[in-house]
Amino acid sequence: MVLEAIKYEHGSLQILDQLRLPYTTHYDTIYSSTDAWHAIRDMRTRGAPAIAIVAALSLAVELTNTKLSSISEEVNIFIIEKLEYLVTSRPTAVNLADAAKKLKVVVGEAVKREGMTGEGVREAYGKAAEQMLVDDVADNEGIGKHGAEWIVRNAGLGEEVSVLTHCNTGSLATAGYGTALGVIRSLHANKQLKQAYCTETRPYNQGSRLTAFELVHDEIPATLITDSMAAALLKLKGPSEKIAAIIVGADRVAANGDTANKIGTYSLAIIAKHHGVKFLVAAPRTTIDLTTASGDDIVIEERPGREVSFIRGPKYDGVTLDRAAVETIAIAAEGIDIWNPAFDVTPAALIDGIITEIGVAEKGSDGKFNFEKLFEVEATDIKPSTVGGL
Ligand SMILES: CSC[C@H]1O[C@H](OP(=O)(O)O)[C@H](O)[C@@H]1O
Repeated sequence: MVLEAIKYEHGSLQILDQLRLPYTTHYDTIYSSTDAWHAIRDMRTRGAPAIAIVAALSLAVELTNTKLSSISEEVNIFIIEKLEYLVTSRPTAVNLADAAKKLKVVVGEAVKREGMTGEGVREAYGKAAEQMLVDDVADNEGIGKHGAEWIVRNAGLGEEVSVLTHCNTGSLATAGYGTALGVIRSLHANKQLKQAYCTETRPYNQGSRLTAFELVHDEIPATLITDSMAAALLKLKGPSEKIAAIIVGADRVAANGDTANKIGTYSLAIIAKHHGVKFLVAAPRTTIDLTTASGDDIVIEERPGREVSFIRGPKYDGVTLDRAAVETIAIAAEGIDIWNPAFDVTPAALIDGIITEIGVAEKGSDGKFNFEKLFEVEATDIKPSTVGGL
């Protein structure tokens, strides 16, 4: 079975409800942008690239099932308003805002064409939204290729390495294959992976519920650790396990390389630096936001405290799981105040490379990332896997 977080056909969109994974596979049908907004906010679908794609496709479905004006400008205005609404579902990940901006340009250009009708604008939007699904998988395969090559070449640990990853950045966070988890898939496919370590990623447990699910599904050698074990893992098992890198995804990479990602990423970057292990961010260029100067300018989403103080799962009697009996239990003292930022920001100084679909961006001799060149070329133009000095 191929892991599909997003199932789309013209006029029909289904998302894999990730709050029920790994114990239950259930697809929610998305009929409108409102359905998508709530699915994204609830985190039934999550992951920066997947959020953008589900949002875009939800509007394509809504437009197909809505009686639209024949006047192109009126459809254009309808689309713009819906995209601006969808962007409010989660503020930190830039992919959604980036997709909305690009889709607005597509429909804006369509409206200007001679004799364009409302239906023509809808078709132009739908075609562009559907292309995002295809492009994302191709991007992730490029990320996997370049990331695997870079790690083996730069880690100095020979042809077989281990890596640690955080949160979920696989097929469940994208249209398929994954970003950081895509690098792990490529290492495994190349027979260059000794062991993949994944953190549980409190409080939503994207690691223990989703990444572990993907790694087991793909039969990739993997070990789950709690977030608090990461430093001990590198200290006690780093050399013997040939842990070459910590690879994470990203929700927004600022123009200077500061990176917003799942809470706990910053701690891992500090641990990597202390132990001389490479720290890599894997993200398509759509996650790099040149309009945000630095991490100080990134809005960090704060989520309800109940996501820390309660946990859900199937009932376990000590022998078997009762998947039909999902229970919620409290795991914190009543009345305690809770701080629950969904992301943190890792300074560029702690990042050794940003793995994109066209190559690995590294800091130049000035110690700074320069991403401008990343956007001057297309994937086919770059042959070497390192575009250092960008
Ligand atoms: C493919 S990178 C996905 C990125 O999104 C995750 O956040 P969330 O699960 O809250 O959507 C996490 O930060 C991942 O790195």
